[in-house]
Amino acid sequence: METFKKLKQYYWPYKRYFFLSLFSLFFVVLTTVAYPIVMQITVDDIIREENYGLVPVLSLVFIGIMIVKSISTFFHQYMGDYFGISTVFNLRDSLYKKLQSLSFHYYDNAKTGDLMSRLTADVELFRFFLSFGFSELVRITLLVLGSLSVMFYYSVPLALVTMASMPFLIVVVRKFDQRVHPAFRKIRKSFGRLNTRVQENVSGMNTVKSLSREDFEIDRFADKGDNYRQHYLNTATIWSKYFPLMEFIGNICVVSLLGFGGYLVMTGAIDVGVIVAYFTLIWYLVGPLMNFGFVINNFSQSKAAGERLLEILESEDEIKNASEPVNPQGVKGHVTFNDVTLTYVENDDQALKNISFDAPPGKTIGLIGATGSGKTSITQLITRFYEPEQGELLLDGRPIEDYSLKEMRKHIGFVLQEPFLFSTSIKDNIAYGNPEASMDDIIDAAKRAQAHDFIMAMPDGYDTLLGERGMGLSGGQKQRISIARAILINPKVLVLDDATSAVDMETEFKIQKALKEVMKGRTTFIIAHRISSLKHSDEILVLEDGAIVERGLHEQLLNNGGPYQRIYDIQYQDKEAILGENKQHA
Ligand SMILES: Nc1ncnc2c1ncn2[C@@H]1O[C@H](COP(=O)(O)OP(=O)(O)OP(=O)(O)O)[C@@H](O)[C@H]1O
Repeated sequence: METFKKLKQYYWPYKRYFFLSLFSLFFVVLTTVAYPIVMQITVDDIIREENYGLVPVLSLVFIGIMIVKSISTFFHQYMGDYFGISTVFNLRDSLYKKLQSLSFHYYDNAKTGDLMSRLTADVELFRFFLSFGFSELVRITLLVLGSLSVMFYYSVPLALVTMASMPFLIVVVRKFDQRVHPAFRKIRKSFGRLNTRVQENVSGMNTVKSLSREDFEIDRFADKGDNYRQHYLNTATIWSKYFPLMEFIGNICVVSLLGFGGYLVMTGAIDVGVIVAYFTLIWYLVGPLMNFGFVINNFSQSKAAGERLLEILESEDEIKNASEPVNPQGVKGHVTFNDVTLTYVENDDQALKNISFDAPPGKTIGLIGATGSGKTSITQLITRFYEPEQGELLLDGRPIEDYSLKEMRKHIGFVLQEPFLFSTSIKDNIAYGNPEASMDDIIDAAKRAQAHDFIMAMPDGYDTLLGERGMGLSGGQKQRISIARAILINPKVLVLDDATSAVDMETEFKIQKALKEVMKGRTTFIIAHRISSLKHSDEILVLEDGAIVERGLHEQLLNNGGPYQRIYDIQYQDKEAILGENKQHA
């Protein structure tokens, strides 16, 4: 119940619809139970008494009851669904908002598939219980109580005898539930695995095809498909075994009714119409009992789903806005690190150790070092994607925590090695960080990013729709779109993450030209593996295991006898070797 209490703020605003639905349900049950009573009156007071003059009256009463039943069923269903759907709309919105505010730390540990299933399947399970499960529980209770009251009212002995086999039914239903729930859980798990296979296959289609693993993938999928089929068949077996058994027990009740009821009619203890009414009333008990397990299961599932949703909603936003955030408008982009240390995972090794540097506005800082040396970590601290463990990080001389998080991030642009493009038009992708930009601004940014020509060569120009993750564009083209995106937000600080590592010479030349354009007047951090990409920097920081081991200008570092010179020598020797080979071929 704790879970439902915690989620109250999402469904309580719609309580009116819930109570209206329950109110209508009361009439649904009342008219349902009235049906066998009408049958009894028809048999005993009209047919047996040959009171045929009452037929039109009773018919009208019956029609009246059915009209009330139809109207109340409509309201019961509509209001119930309205309640569930509105709650879930509210809930999904809050979950999505929460996901936007959660820190990178959260996403480091989260799994995409799991988050997706929480936002879809778990939310749906919760809705199903609110819309249907709870009122079904109430309906079952009311119907059983109502039917039992009518049965006992007609004849206590007949009610007792007819229900003598009900305990068996309860035992069978319990057994059925115990077997069918684990079987259902297995089906859902198996379906999850099947989905993961499809998702991974589609996402990794490049790898599959390039390594010619199609047959292997087909076999793997067939395996998962077969597993799913097997679980479904097992469940079908359980259903097919238990349902006839449940119906059989229901029919034993009918046999008892006919035997003992017939005897009571013969002795004159009851009228024959009572037996007719009992015929329907019995199934009003058997049906709900068979359903009861399903509803209880739905309740426990929705409780579990609610818990999974609460896990997201109650996660701490580790990186918070200052209580009185400063608007960074007018910042010049002066970045300072004072003795900064970063640890990603508690008790793990430090990813950054005592990092200090000063990047005055408009200057360029080059970051170089082996993989895992901490280059990206430095840039992720500038945007406050993570918080340092110790030390001070200043933007224009002020701690970055003082600034409004959202506004501050607008002043920092990223050009990543693998830029993420959305499956919308090229125009929208360029304007993603600045949706108010005019078409002229977009075209201007694209021209400066050397992207205008290839965009215009596309069939729909700037309106060309991109596939998922920018499918249909080459790596170099994606990068230039991302450079145009950065130009358009006009940031004061720019991070270029190995922007030219995976392109050919001609594209590199174009990208370098575009980068020069975007770097003008901005403090720039260049992360690179190749010395050629950062040798013009105003300061180069050489990183090793999270610490700065060397710093200075290219020319100074070249003759320092340190790691920078080693990197240079290796890259230079490679170049020499290639040039030498080329000469030989010539
Ligand atoms: N989100 C994270 N959670 C835990 N550890 C991390 C995380 N990101 C990076 N690390 C660790 O921090 C260290 C520095 O990583 P970082 O990505 O900054 O290196 P890098 O120099 O940018 O490497 P590369 O050149 O391969 O991009 C590595 O040991 C890495 O495993």
